[in-house]
Amino acid sequence: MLPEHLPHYPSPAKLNLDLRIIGRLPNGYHALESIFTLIDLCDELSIQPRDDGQIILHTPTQGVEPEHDLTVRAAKLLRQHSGSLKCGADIWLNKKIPMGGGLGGGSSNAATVLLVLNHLWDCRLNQQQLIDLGVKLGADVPFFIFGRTAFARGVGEILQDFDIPQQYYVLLRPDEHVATPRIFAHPNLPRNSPSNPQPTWANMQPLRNDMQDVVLQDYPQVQAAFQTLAQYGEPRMTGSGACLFLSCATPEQAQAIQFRLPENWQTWCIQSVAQHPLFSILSNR
Ligand SMILES: C[C@@](CO)(OP(=O)(O)O)[C@H](O)COP(=O)(O)OP(=O)(O)OC[C@H]1O[C@@H](n2ccc(N)nc2=O)[C@H](O)[C@@H]1O
Ligand SMILES: Nc1ncnc2c1ncn2[C@@H]1O[C@H](COP(=O)(O)OP(=O)(O)O)[C@@H](O)[C@H]1O
Repeated sequence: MLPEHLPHYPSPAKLNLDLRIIGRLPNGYHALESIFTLIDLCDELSIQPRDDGQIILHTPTQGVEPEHDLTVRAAKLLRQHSGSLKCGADIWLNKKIPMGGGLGGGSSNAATVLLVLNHLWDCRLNQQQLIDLGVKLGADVPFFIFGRTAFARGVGEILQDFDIPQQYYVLLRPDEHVATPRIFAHPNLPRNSPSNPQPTWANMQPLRNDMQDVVLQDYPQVQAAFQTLAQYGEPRMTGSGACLFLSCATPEQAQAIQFRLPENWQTWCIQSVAQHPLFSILSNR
């Protein structure tokens, strides 16, 4: 699907290991505090610079108009800051991360495009400048540019390093699409969790997701998947859902649980990844 002669750049998914809503911002958005980690479920992109200013996505994503695709929008946004309208790109995307499941795939694709084209077009924007651009595309984009396990504040753009134990997860995709705006607008959504000024893995226990209860109430398929996973531990939802995950101490334990899950759900055994796999690829070029 991607051209074999070009590099294949990774674009990993994320989990929100914890997500709390601590209030509202002046613009009406919700102020969040969230532990984000990268996982080893990745999309892949090939990106080749062109010198005629055109940005062409050769692999349209099903259900997304090419001009709305976050890969194209990210490239166009960076082009405005490149100082040259000649900057163009051919882009190929191999999607493996389910869309709209709270795994941040589209945001990750945007971040990979920003990081790679910053390099290929020699734009020389630093990490903070890329984060400031990225948040214009979506609240999860800054985390993927930060590229390490993080504690996020604001809408997700204020990031600090955060230590977590290495963990393995069973990830399950319920057969339902949860609309993020609907959950943020839900009358029963809790919006007053206390802020944690000095978060640590120990003082965040028990981990939770403030969006989870309203999703479980309103989406029976997510509730059914949750009950099934709950036979094996304490599942949680990532982001605004619908994907659910269960922490496991070892990969063998994750595989044993995955083996027992009904086949009507798409499931994965995954692990958290300490650093964005793109960083070592770009630093070697
Ligand atoms: C919930 C999170 C957690 O990582 O992830 P996902 O479930 O999308 O992966 C994010 O905060 C998702 O942020 P983002 O991806 O920008 O959300 P969008 O779908 O663009 O937002 C849709 C709508 O939700 C509301 N919204 C969004 C983010 C926020 N912090 N407060 C809000 O009130 C706004 O009304 C916005 O117009
Ligand atoms: N390259 C892309 N990959 C995935 N989704 C995209 C992309 N470009 C635009 N989108 C849109 O962004 C929405 C959110 O996608 P995604 O980031 O995968 O999920 P989530 O926000 O739930 O974590 C999709 O439903 C889709 O309409």
